[in-house]
Amino acid sequence: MALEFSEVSKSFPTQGEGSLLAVDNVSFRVEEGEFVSVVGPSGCGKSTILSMTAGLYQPTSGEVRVSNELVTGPNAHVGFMLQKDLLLPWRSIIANIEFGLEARGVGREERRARAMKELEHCQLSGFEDHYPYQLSGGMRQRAALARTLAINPEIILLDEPFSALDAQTKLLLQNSFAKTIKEAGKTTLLITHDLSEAVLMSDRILVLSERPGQVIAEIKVDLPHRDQPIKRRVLPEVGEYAAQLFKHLKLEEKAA
Ligand SMILES: Nc1ncnc2c1ncn2[C@@H]1O[C@H](COP(=O)(O)OP(=O)(O)OP(=O)(O)O)[C@@H](O)[C@H]1O
Repeated sequence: MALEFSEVSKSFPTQGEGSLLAVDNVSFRVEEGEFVSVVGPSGCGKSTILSMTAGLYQPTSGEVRVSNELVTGPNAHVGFMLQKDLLLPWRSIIANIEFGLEARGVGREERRARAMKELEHCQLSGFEDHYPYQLSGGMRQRAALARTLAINPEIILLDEPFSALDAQTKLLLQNSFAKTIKEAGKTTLLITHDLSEAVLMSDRILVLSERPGQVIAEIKVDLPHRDQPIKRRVLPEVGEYAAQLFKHLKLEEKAA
């Protein structure tokens, strides 16, 4: 099992005596190589679930396991990528990709070789000596993915990596990420507000309730082309899956 949440709850202390329950008794499993998206209303605990997977927060109760090991703190099993690419502006792209390896004490030659391989996987060959400001938003996100993959994590956590991009760049980047991740065989957890993105990229979608977040539905996306969202996009069933999500999230009622 790549990832397992068992009856996980998380509350945060609030000012004064009380506490705020963000995640309520959440259980789910993610198989090795599976791509799972988490959708749900704003503030329902999606990022908290990612942070607990990365070991940045500890559950208040319940257990999180990555590769069958209890997560007790930040660890090398997990690679985290955010909406903002967080590339270091003073480092070239290749030096940015090498950053995590450097921090882990990997030697110079191996570092460069692994970084060059990921640069290629993320379709950035020829840009190794460029600086982040010289790249487009989409390219920067690909560089950030290369940096995440370079440390060879068992699980990749993506927190809305496409949300700041225009529609066309987004589609191309979703495609590029999907292909790279499938080829690398990485288990992936994606947080997104974009319901069609969830359908286009996932094997399975977890739908969370309003805060405190509980899993209210698990939808298996039984469609081909997980590695090519651009191809999946034209399948008629995509709309049906999106409508299912819409219904679970009660979006029509909320709009009325
Ligand atoms: N470190 C923290 N301290 C206190 N409260 C927190 C902390 N982190 C998150 N929360 C609270 O927990 C709840 C869930 O937050 P979280 O960021 O996980 O939601 P989300 O579903 O990712 O939201 P969004 O979709 O808006 O990004 C929110 O009410 C938030 O204010």
